[in-house]
Amino acid sequence: MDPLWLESVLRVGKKRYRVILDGLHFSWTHLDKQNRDKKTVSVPVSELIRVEEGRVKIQPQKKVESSEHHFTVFSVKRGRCGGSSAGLWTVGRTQFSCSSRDIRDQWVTQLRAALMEKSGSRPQRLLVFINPYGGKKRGVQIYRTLVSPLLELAGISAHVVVTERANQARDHILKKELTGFDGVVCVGGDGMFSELLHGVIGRTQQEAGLSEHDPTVTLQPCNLHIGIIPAGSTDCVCFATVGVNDPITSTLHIIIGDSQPLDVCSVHHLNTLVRYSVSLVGYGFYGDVLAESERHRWMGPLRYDYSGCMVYLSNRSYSGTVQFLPAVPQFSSPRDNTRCLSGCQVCSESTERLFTQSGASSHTSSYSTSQCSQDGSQDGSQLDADWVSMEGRFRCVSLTCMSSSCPRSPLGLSPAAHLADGTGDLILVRDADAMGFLKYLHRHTNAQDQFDLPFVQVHRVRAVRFSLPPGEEESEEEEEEAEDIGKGTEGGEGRAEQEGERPTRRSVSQQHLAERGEGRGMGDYRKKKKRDFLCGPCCSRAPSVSVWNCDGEVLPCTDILCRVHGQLVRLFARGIEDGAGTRSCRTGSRKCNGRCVLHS
Ligand SMILES: Nc1ncnc2c1ncn2[C@@H]1O[C@H](COP(=O)(O)OP(=O)(O)OP(=O)(O)O)[C@@H](O)[C@H]1O
Repeated sequence: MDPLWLESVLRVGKKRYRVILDGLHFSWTHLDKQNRDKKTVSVPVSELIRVEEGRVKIQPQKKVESSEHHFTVFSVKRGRCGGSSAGLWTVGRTQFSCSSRDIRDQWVTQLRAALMEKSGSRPQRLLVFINPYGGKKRGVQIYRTLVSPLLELAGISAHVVVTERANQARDHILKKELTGFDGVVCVGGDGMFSELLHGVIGRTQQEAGLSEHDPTVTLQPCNLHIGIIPAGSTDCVCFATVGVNDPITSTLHIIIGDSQPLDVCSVHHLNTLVRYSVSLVGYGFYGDVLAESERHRWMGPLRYDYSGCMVYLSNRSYSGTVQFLPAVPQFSSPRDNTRCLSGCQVCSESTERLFTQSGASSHTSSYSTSQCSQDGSQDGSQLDADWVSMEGRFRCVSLTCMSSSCPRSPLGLSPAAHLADGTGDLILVRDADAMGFLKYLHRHTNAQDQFDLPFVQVHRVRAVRFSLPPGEEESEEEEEEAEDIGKGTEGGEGRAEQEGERPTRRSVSQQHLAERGEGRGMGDYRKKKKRDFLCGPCCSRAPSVSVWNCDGEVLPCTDILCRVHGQLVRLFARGIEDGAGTRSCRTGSRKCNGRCVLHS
């Protein structure tokens, strides 16, 4: 028999339960007067949080009522599948009453032993960065009232840094001692997550002696996990990896040490790393909306709707050449109607493939001809894979490494994209009439297939290059204007940081490059820096060049090379659970897979 096996009849309140601990689950089944089984509650051992002697309460304050016959179990409790709380996790607290102290002690010892077995995969010490200005400026309050008490309950210690400037979290991770930390956590939005992402990847490559700028290098996967406590105005990465934006749910994923690998796209310009992205690298519509929204920050979150309308009305399309390296079609396709859910088979099968050969060499051959091998591994030294080239006018060119689902678009930009299969989905929306493009945009908000339109193409890819057509350059007038702006901007930016003001997304991106001493490509950016993207629907002279939106940052260059790095980082998450959305889940349902805590 399993050494952790234990079975007794105990009481919860006045009712009798058959309580069983086996190697994998702790469950209790209500017994009726004839000892027949009624309702069962089953908690995976991996989702137990704490076991205490006596009757314990933690809310509103911790209160322990010592009793020789009682013990209290804290565990993850899921919201009902299909209900309004689907996908949300809370802390379940159950007080068991035993017939003797011996039995109580036996239960406490066995449950704690079961918890100890899981402790190796759980964090003990975390480094937490709180952006006090993110979203509704409630980061500090969210941490103090919702996150910290749960970490304390789980016995996790945290070193907390409330940031005083942009990029402080990134710099801290890049430069300070991190020994003893099992993970870094941000309390903020996608911008804060991006800081942690750049810090963790940069630090790992520094330690491995690899150059992040060289697009041919196979980057070292990062061991330090990243946790996201959503507290921003955009929390897309959290939503796409957890399924909900809820600080308690995210904290519980951290506590139980969930681990979700994530593909990351590196964006390069002239052999210089510009940024990393996990969700959207978008040119045309999405770039214009971001650039426009930056000019209207004073509107708050409303600026995105306003800018979206204005950019749509301006009816723009842009010329360019898109080249891409297709992924292996046998493994998956962006139109195979699958969803990347928790425990995704495509992603787990990719793990072996991605890392089989990548360890052998940290360099690929020339990226101009080859990047990744055709079998999907990340080492591309064996084969000159073929780039596919497409030219024309595009409403938008988007590359996403995940579905990029969010509350407004529950299935996301590319519903069948995977979090960790080493590929991205390239979506090309050709020039279409205004009604057609509106139909495309609207389909993101419902279950209709946005790719089933004649002017839309989607490709599963490993790398993408974009270049402007020859001669498609900005006018001298714009360049002169840009140089003035370039001079003025640098001073302005410095001031914003010194005074602790919140810099715009653009300034953070420019600073990121500048701090790395990468002058190349900056000219481009300055040219575009303050161009008015929109002067109204009746605009007489539309710009011929758009900008790239990279996870909410305007990029400082137009010609770029993007490479997808499979499973480069790990998050404290597990992907979206099946049934967490709209589907209802009943006892014994195969969809449920025994993961629901409350079987009815
Ligand atoms: N103390 C600080 N002062 C100013 N800026 C900061 C500070 N801490 C972090 N930042 C920057 O603020 C930016 C936005 O932060 P975050 O993503 O947490 O909030 P958000 O509300 O989602 O952002 P946005 O309104 O831009 O969508 C980040 O890019 C980060 O670099």
